[in-house]
Amino acid sequence: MEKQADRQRINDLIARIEPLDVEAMEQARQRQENLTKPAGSLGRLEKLAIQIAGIQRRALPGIEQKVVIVMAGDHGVTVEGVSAYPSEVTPQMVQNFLHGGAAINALARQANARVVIVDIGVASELHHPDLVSRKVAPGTANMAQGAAMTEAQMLTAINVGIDILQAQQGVQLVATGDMGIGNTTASSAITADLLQLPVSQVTGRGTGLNDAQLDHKIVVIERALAINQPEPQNPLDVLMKVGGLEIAGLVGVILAAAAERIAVVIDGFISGAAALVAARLCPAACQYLIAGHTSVEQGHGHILRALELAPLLNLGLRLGEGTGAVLAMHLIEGALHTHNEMLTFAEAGVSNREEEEKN
Ligand SMILES: Cc1cc2ncn([C@H]3O[C@H](COP(=O)(O)O)[C@@H](O)[C@H]3O)c2cc1C
Ligand SMILES: O=C(O)c1cccnc1
Repeated sequence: MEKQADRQRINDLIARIEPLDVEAMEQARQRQENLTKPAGSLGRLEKLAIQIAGIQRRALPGIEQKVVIVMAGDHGVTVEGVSAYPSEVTPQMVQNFLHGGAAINALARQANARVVIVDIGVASELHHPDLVSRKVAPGTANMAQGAAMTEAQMLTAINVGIDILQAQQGVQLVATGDMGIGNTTASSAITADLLQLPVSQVTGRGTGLNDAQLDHKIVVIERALAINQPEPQNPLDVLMKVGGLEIAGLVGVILAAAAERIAVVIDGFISGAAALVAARLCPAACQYLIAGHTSVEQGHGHILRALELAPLLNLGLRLGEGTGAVLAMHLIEGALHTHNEMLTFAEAGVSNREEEEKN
């Protein structure tokens, strides 16, 4: 019964996701043409301003508050030896986030973004006043032996993501972040199945596997796909069988943000896998996405191409936590500052380009 209610809530949310507002985008485009710069000279920044105008349904969009939502969960598949680090690192890094000592804390402080840490599926008990405790299960099951999640767990985890996004009042830009040892394995499995690509093409070294360990990781993922047979046409089946609790949570965050007309800047491979699932559930949700960066993980490039998203940064990052997304927030804000604050040719008394002869 609860399962049906969870499924219904996701369906209702998806039904609310609308395409971007073309009128606001046209007004923003015209404004860009009249600002004191050669036409088109702000490149991607112009496109970002126009996209966010369409998201916010206004010619002069704004970002007052930003948040990075870091979903943390453990992965049963780590017993197969698919990560260079032990699973204990997941709760240890959650504590580190809560003490403000991780890369995401430093970058979020610089970007003036709030950090929200969610325990959606860490295997051990965690308590902290600032931790959002929404544990769906103490980690996933080992996908190399059967489904990572039950259908109920997967649906609940998506709904947790929806709850967390909807609890963020007054936010106009959301970054997605992840923490979960083993989650590049889940992300590769999702990507291989949904994009129907060989596992070897979408699998990388994660936290730093050597050649032999990478080969083993590929074999484990191939076994997980062979045992579970996730249906490529059914994104929720794929998510349930070879996904992760934090990935499901991020699917909920992305869908809920699109429904609330909030721009989402996605991070690396794990966020990308969540975006791919969300886009397969609701293609219109893609219009609300901005790709913060391109990860070293080779599967990420395949996702970005499939979603037709051009990454803002290429810094050789392979960390997750939302780091690349929060770094990209500076550029997104730059796009809105120029769009909103520059004067037009008429306002500044600057001569515009000569009109071309009409023939
Ligand atoms: C200290 C530390 C901090 C991290 N912060 C993010 N990740 C990243 O690495 C993990 C994914 O890689 P794999 O699939 O190889 O385990 C995830 O936890 C991800 O968030 C970290 C990993 C470590 C070790
Ligand atoms: O792309 C990412 O987000 C990533 C890559 C490697 C390890 N953790 C995260």
